[in-house]
Amino acid sequence: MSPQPSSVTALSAPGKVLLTGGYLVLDRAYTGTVFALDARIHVVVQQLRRGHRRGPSGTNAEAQAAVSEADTEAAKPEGEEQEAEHTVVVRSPQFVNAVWEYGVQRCENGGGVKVIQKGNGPRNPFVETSLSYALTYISYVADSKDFGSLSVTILADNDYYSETKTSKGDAQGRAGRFVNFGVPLFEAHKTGLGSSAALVTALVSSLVIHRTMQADDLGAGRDKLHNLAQAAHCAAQGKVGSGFDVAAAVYGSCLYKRFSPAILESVGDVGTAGFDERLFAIVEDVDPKHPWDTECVDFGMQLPRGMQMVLCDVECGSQTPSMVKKVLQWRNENRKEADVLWASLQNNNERLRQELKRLAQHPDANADNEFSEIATLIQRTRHLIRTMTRQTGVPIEPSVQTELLDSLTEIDGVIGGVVPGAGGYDAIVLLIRDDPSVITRLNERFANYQSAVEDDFGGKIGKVRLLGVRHGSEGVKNEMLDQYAGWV
Ligand SMILES: Nc1ncnc2c1ncn2[C@@H]1O[C@H](COP(=O)(O)OP(=O)(O)O)[C@@H](O)[C@H]1O
Ligand SMILES: C[C@@](O)(CCOP(=O)(O)OP(=O)(O)O)CC(=O)O
Repeated sequence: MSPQPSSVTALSAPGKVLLTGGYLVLDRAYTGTVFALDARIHVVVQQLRRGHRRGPSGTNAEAQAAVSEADTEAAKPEGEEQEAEHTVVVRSPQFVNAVWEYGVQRCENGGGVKVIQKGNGPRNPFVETSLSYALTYISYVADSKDFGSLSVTILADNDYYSETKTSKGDAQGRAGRFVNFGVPLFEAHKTGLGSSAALVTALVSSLVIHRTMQADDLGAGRDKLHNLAQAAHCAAQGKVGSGFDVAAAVYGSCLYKRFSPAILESVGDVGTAGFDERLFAIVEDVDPKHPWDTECVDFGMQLPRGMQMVLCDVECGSQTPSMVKKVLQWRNENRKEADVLWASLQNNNERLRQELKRLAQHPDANADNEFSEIATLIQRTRHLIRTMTRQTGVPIEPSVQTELLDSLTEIDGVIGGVVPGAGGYDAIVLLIRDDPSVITRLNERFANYQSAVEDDFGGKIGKVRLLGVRHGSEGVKNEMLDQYAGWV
């Protein structure tokens, strides 16, 4: 079945939560357990009438007009097409003024395809890099510079950003799962679900599927899309993270072992000679010196029956890169101590994962529905994380979060929880009994929750609230177009 006509391609990718393995997963000797969420970022790519526009930048209204004239692949004679400038207009219509318009430039000496932003508006490195990387790969494999002009729409599920006044009620009265946040993107507070990894994955995947594959090829093409998304995400971030967020966006929930950083070190910048060949070798995994070695085990894994995962926003936010730098510096300077701690964490995290897997595979093994072994293992992981916090001097589980997690763990039906990923003052994750009464009790606790401790790092948490997001398990997937009515 082909879910949509080929002139329009729509895909979505999920956000993530790294339940265990923060910092450890940066090193291939260790692993991370990552769960995909049901909060997804959607990308809709529409082919514009070929040769529609030429010359300098147009307005959003023009872009909209162009979208409504979308497609008709054979609309212009070839001669005219040659002269036309190809443009890509990217819109994120849930946010104010979120339109990025690019000219498409083919670089000399195999430098690839570069998109150049028009106008002086704020840049969006994740969008820009994804476009350049995807178009470079597409033009290399299709041996063509004939993209036509494209209109791209990004739509994100609500839970990626904290509520705004406008998002509570959709001012424009558009129905459906997406809301209008009513603020510029840079003013929206992220909740830390991995919007950039989901965005990059959905964007490069939709472009590649749109131009070089059929929607049905998604399964077979997944590894290539993973390699391309990792390369684009790293380039846009300006650093090599472990890539667990991109892996979850592509494959869904899994036990993740990172790729060797050397794989992406030699790609260079778009525009430099030979970039297209180097990127092709990375995406297609044909560089004998640097084969891809990412491991995503048990991908698509589910939670045990009777268990659910919830996230609680604490209206704050941490600076992951500086925390990573400090933890790694401490590890380098205290290798012996760090190795002992890392090994204990890895061991306990692995036991936790195995127990989750055992219960998922043998639902009858948890007849009393208590999940007591899981509760004990979570407490042990937290104990070790607090040791890491003390030893590194980095607020991975700072005391305001300890207080919150302890208070919530007392509630009947809460199995346990952690500050996921890098930790800090981001949303926390809880494993709970899958029962609406547990949600009611949590909401009652939040209604008058007030932190009473002085934080060991001077941090604060704001109003605590339950996010609507739940475990999702599935990676990048094709989408039907009808859900975008009123937005695209
Ligand atoms: N809905 C969106 N539309 C366009 N760009 C987005 C959207 N959501 C996120 N982004 C891009 O991703 C960036 C946030 O990425 P990052 O700081 O890595 O946060 P996260 O932890 O959510 O991935 C934004 O600055 C923006 O460039
Ligand atoms: C420290 C880490 O191992 C985990 C960070 O996990 P988060 O989920 O906190 O990440 P951000 O979305 O970037 O905030 C770094 C990594 O693995 O890249």
